[in-house]
Amino acid sequence: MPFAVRYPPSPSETSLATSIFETTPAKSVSEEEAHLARSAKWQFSTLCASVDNKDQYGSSAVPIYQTATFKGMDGPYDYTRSGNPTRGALEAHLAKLYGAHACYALSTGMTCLDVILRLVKPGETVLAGDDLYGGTNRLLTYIGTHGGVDVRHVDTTRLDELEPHLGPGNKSMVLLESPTNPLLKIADIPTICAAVKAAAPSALIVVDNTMMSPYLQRPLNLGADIVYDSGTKYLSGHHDLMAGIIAVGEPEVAKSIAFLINAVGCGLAPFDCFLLLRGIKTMSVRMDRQIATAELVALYLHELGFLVHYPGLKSHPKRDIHYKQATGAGAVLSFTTGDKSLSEKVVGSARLWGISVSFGAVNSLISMPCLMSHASISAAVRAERGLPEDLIRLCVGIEDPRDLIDDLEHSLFAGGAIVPDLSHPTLSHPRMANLYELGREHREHWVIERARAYKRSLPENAIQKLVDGVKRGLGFSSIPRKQLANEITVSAPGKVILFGEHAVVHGVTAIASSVDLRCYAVLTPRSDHKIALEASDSSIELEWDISALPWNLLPLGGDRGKREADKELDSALLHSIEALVEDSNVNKTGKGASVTLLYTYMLMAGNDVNAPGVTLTVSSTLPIGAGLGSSAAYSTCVSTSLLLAHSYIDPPKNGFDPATRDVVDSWAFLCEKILHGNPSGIDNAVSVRGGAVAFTRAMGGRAGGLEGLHGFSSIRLLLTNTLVPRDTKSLVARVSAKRLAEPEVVDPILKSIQTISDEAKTLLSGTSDVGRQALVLRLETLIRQNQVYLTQLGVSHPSLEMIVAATTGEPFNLATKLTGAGGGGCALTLIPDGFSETSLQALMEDLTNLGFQPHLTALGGSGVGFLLSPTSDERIESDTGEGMTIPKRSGLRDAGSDGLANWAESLGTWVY
Ligand SMILES: Nc1ncnc2c1ncn2[C@@H]1O[C@H](COP(=O)(O)OP(=O)(O)OP(=O)(O)O)[C@@H](O)[C@H]1O
Ligand SMILES: C[C@@](O)(CCO)CC(=O)[O-]
Repeated sequence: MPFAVRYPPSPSETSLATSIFETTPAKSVSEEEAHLARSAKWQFSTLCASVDNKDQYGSSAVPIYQTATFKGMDGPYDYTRSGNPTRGALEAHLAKLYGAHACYALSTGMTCLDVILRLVKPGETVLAGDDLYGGTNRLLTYIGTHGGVDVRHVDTTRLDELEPHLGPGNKSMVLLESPTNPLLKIADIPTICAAVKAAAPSALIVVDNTMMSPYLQRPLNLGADIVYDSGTKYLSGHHDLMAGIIAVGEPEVAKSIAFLINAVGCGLAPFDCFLLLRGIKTMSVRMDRQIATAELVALYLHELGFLVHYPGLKSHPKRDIHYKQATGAGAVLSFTTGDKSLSEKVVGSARLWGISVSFGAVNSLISMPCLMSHASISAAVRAERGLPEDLIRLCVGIEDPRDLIDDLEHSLFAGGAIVPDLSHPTLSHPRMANLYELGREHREHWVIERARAYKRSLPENAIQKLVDGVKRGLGFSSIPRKQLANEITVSAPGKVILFGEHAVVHGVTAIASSVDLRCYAVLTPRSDHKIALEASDSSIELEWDISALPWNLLPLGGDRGKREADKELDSALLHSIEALVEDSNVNKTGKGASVTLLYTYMLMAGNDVNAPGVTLTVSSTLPIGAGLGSSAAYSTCVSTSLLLAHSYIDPPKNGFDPATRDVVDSWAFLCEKILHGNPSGIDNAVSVRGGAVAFTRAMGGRAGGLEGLHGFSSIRLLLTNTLVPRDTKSLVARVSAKRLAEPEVVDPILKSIQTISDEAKTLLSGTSDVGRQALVLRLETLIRQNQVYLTQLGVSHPSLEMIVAATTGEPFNLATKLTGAGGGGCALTLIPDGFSETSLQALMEDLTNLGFQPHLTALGGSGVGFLLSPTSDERIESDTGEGMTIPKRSGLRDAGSDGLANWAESLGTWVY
C-alpha cells in the first residue's frame, strides 16, 4: 500500500454509500445481472439521465451531504476532503460516462491540470500544444520556471513535431487537446497515442477533452492515460458552477491521482457536485441542439467568405480525422475578419451573444481570444504560435438559430464586416415555422440564402478588383490577360552561420556568410491562367487554377501600391492557402514551397488586376533542411522572379541596386515567415545581398543592424552534412519555448553568445590588427564556446556531437560547431591556413566513413542573381526540320544537382 490515506470510494466498488442509502429489498442475483447486462447497452443520453441513487428515503435526486465530517470510525466517509457521498455519486456517474476505471470531481478544470502535473518530477518533460487556453499556458509556464520541469510547446496536432521530443530515456507527459481552442486544430489522438507509446513507453498521455465532453469523445478508448474536462463547460452547461473532472483508465494512475486530490484538498464541494449531477442529466440534449446550431452558424460565416475554423465544415482540413475519433463537431467555432479593430467592433455590437470567456453553456457567447481567454499569453508568443489577433470565437448555446444568426448578422453589419448585396432579390428573411423540423438540406438552404443577401465589406476598388478577378477566372472577361514576355531566370545563395544561430532570433548579433551553393529558378509564362510549381530535387509537380485561389481573403486596407512586403503574414489568407495545398498529395517540402509561392503570388497580384499565369521551376545545389539556408535561397528566388513578373521591380541591367535589394529582402523575409514561423531574417538578408555580415534583428523598438564584414572570405570551412533531417521551424520554436519556461537558464546563454559574436565581428571586420594566426586561433576558441552554448540550448544532436568528436580530437585538433538550426543538419569546421591537404583528405574520408557528407566550401560570393541577356534559346531541329525552342525550365530540370552551376553559367550573362 503506497499511500497511508483513505481513498474516496472508487466507482468500481459501487459503494456509493450503500450502507447509508440501501432501503429497497435486495434483488436476486440473476435479476441484478440481467439488469446490468441490459444497462451496459444503454445509449449515452440514457446514461446521462439515469443516476445510480440508492437513497434511504428513495429520493429521486442524489441528496446534498453538506457536512464537513462524518461520525464514527467504521463508515466509508470521515472527512469531506477525503470523500463525500454526493461527490461519490457524481464520480461514479462520470466514470460510466467516460468509460473510466475511476473519475474524480475537483474544484475547477485548472485544478485538474495542477493535480495531473504533480505526477511530473523536476527534470522531466511536459510536451504541450501551441494552441492553448491562456490559463493552461500560465500554469505550464509556472511549473516550468518554479518546478524544474522542461515544458516544451509544440504543435501536438502534428506527429512530426512531437516525435523529435520523445525518447525512451526522456520521461515525459504529453498534453493533447483535440480540437484545440480556439483554432479548432485536430490531433489524430489514436495515432499520436500509439506513436508516443512506441517511442516513449513510460510517457503519460493526458487529453484535455473540454471542447468535446464525454458525449462526443472518450479519449481513454483512444489510447490516453488520463483525461480531464472542465466541468464548468458542457457537463454543467449553465455557467453557474466551476468544476473539473479527471478520468483515469488504470488503477495505479488512479491511486496517485486520488492521493493528490486528498492531499491537496481540492475535491468538489457537495453543493457543486449536486449541481453538476443535475446539469449532466441534460447534457446530450443540450449538446445536440448546440451542435446543430453551431453547424448552421459556421456554414453562414463560411458562405459569407470568412475563414471559419470548425471541424464540422467540409472545408476543415482534418474533418475526416476528427470524425474518426469523435461523434460530433462541438459547439465552439472561430473565424477571422482580416482586421483586429473590425473584429472588436463586431464583438462589441453583439447583443444576444454574450461577450464572455468560457463556453459550453446554454447561452451563446462571443469573444476575442487575444483580448480575453488568451490574453495572458504575450502578443509575441501568440504571434509565434499563429493565433490571429482578429480571431473571434463563438460558443453556441441553445437559443433559436434564427435569432442567433440574426444577431450575428446585425453585429457583422454594424461592425462593418458585411454589407447588403443590393443585387440580391430580397433582404427580408421570412421566419420559418421551425427550423429544426426541417431536414438538414432545408436548414442549410435557409442559411445560405441568408448569407447571400450580404457580402463581405470591401473598399470600392477592392470590390472592383474582386469582380475583375472572378470574371477573369471564369473566362468571360473582355480584359486581356497579361502574359510574361520571357522566361525569368534567377538564382540565390545559401548561407552558413558562423556564430549566433538561434540567439539571433532573440535579438543577439549573428555572423554569417553566403556559400557557393545556390538555388536556381526559372519563371515560365503560360497562357492557361494557371500557376504551377516544379521542383525537380523534391519531385514536386503541382498546378492550380488562378481563379480557384482564395481571392476573397486577400487582405484589405493597407497601401497595396507599395512595393515592400507586409511585415506580418495574413493568417486568414495563409490558412486558406494551406487548406488548398493540404489536398495535394505532396510531402512537407512541397507543401511549404507551394504555400510560399501561392501566398506571394496572390499578395503581389493584389496590386495587379491582370496577373499572369506562370510556372516556377526550381532546383538547388543546397541540401534542403540541412541548416544552409535552402529556404532563404528558395524564398529569394520566388520573391525576385515574382517581383519581376508583377513589374514591382525592373529587370536589373547592371546588377541589383540597394533599394531593389531591400524590396526583394522584404518579400523573402515574408516567405521565410511561412517556412520558418519565426525567422530572424539573417538567412534572407545574406541570400539577397551575398557576402558576409554581422546581423542583428530589429526587436522591441530597437533598430536592427546589418554590417558587411570583409575579413571573412579567406577563411576556409568544412561543412559536414549529418544527413539527419530536421525542421528549422520546430527547432526555433523549441528554443523559444525553453526561453519562456527557463529564462534564468536561457538568458545568460544568449548574453554569452552576444559576447562571442561581438568579438568575432571585430576579428572579421577586416580592420582588426590581430595577426592572422592569432585570429584563427581565437575564432577556433569562439567556435568551441558557441557549440557548448548551442548544446545547452538543446539544439545539438548525437550526429553533430559525433562530428565534433571526430574533428576536434587527435590528430586533427580542429574546432567544430553546428551551423543553422541544428538538430541534425550541418556542422562547420574551421580549416586553419596551415592545415595540410593530406590531413584534410584523411578527415573527409573519416567523416564519409562515419556516414556523413563533408563539403569544403568557399565563403562569400554574390547574392541574388538575374540572367540578363540570355543567349538565344537553344534550338534543336525537329523531324520536320523546323526549329524548336527548348525552354530553360527543361534545362534546369535536366541539369541535375551537379550540373546546375555549369548549366547556369552556360546560359549567358548574370548580374548580381
Ligand atoms: N529547392 C527547393 N525546392 C522546393 N522547396 C524548397 C527548396 N529549398 C528549400 N525549400 C523549402 O524550404 C524548406 C526547408 O526549410 P528549412 O528552414 O527547414 O531548411 P533550411 O533552410 O535548409 O535550413 P536553415 O533554415 O536551418 O538554414 C523546405 O521544406 C521547402 O519547403
Ligand atoms: C536557427 C536560425 O537562427 C538560423 C536558421 O538558419 C533561425 C533564424 O535565424 O531565423
